[in-house]
Amino acid sequence: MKLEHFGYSDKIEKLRIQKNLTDFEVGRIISEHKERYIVKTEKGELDAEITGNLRYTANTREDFPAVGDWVAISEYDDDKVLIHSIFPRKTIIERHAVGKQGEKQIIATNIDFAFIVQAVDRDFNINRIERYLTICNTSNVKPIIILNKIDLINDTVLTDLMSKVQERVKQVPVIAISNESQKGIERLRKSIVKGKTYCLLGSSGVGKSSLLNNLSGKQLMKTNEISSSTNKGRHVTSHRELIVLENGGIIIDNPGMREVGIVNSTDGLDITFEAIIELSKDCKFKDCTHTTEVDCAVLKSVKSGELDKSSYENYLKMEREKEHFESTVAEKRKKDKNFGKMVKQFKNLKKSNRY
Ligand SMILES: Nc1nc2c(ncn2[C@@H]2O[C@H](COP(=O)(O)OP(=O)(O)OP(=O)(O)O)[C@@H](O)[C@H]2O)c(=O)[nH]1
Ligand SMILES: [Zn+2]
Repeated sequence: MKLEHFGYSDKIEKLRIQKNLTDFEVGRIISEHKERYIVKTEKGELDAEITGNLRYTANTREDFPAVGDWVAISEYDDDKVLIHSIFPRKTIIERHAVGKQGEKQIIATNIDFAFIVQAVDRDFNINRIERYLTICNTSNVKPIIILNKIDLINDTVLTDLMSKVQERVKQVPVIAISNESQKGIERLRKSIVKGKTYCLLGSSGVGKSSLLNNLSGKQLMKTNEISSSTNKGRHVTSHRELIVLENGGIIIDNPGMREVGIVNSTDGLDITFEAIIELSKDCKFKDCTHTTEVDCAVLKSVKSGELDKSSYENYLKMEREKEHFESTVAEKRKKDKNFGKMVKQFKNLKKSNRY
């Protein structure tokens, strides 16, 4: 398989030349587990580790390779390679690191499009769509909304749901599908662009795995099935988190992808809730929080029914979450800075032989 088949492009080749990486071979990270990587190259899928230098110069977790990354590699043994450097990333999807206040964790990189999957039955919730949209807008990933399980509802209900979504979410394509009846699947398949990388976002049970199996024509193992089988000590090498479809599209599906949910950027919110941002220009106070202020254009618009009330409430909720996240990040930076100072002082002491 050629590099192009799993997403390589002229732009990435230019980066390779710019960064003086032409002496190395190129691969794409397709799986990561505790700093053991699998890299897809033209020769096949190879086990990989990072060089000591890359580890030594890494300041944060973001400096380590992630699924989706293009990397400069060299072979050191049969089927084993060393990762020397990571190519600059086009897009990054990240989230709050679990159990680590204020730290981010990269879920996947270099994703072009995200399928925001929602089932039309119990899961249907436009607030949640807006949440995933904000993640896409934060990461510069283009969103496509997928309404799944349409076999469970009739056409009138579907038309109603579609218009509800489009009323609140403008300029994002919406595709209705069913993995059961196969309705809409062909249309979705045709919309997938060769050489572009996709990911699946959505709650548990909406049908992401079913869709992936459907699109790939294969029964791929579920990530949770894999972790339970490795627990039993079975050797699992067949699982890949980056899948190349027959029509040339590439899909990243890894365990972390399924836990993405926290909003952490102003830009992302501003794009998702563009209408609110536009209105806020007419608020009396520049720092209006649109909650209790007089002459607040946003509140006025909610009152008149022009602005959807649930969309407004969803915006406030995510805004609060974002603020909380930012304050924990700021706190952490302060702590790190203090720690850095301490290390420096210690090193100086050592140098002057006083330690
Ligand atoms: N009726 C109907 N059921 C579906 C459809 N697609 C998936 N399902 C069912 O919904 C359930 C959940 O589907 P999965 O594909 O496992 O959902 P998932 O999003 O991968 O879930 P997680 O792995 O927990 O993230 C399964 O029982 C599927 O058979 C559909 O189009 N119609
Ligand atoms: Zn206001």
